[in-house]
Amino acid sequence: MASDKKVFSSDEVSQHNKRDDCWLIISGKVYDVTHFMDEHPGGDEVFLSSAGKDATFDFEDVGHSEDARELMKEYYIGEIDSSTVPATMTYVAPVQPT
Ligand code: HEM
Repeated sequence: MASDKKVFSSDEVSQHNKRDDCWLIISGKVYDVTHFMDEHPGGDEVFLSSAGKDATFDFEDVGHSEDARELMKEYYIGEIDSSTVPATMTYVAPVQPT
């Protein structure tokens, strides 16, 4: 159902952070990896520690193969609404006293 794209808020994704209900965000896309947990060559722990969160950095850091990138399409469930992602990583320089 490619035309029927779902958009999830960051809050909604963060609720799916359990072994039997595990979603991840990778490059703005949401994946339900609940049923891939036991098969992931990188183990289930990495999924659980990134569950409900943005795992883009960790996913890229591992240098996943083309096969892995093909495989992840099976677990794609929708897009993340970027306006709901907290900008916690944005560094804001402190205002200097004049
Ligand atoms: C839907 C998302 C994902 C899929 C389909 C996936 C799939 C795979 C596959 C097929 C491999 C075997 C090596 C390769 O082909 O590159 C692999 C390895 C690995 N993955 Fe993932 N992965 C996903 C997400 C993640 C995330 C989010 C993390 C980290 C938080 C992670 C950590 C690892 C690690 C550490 C390995 C290396 C295992 C080793 O070589 O000992 N993966 N993954």
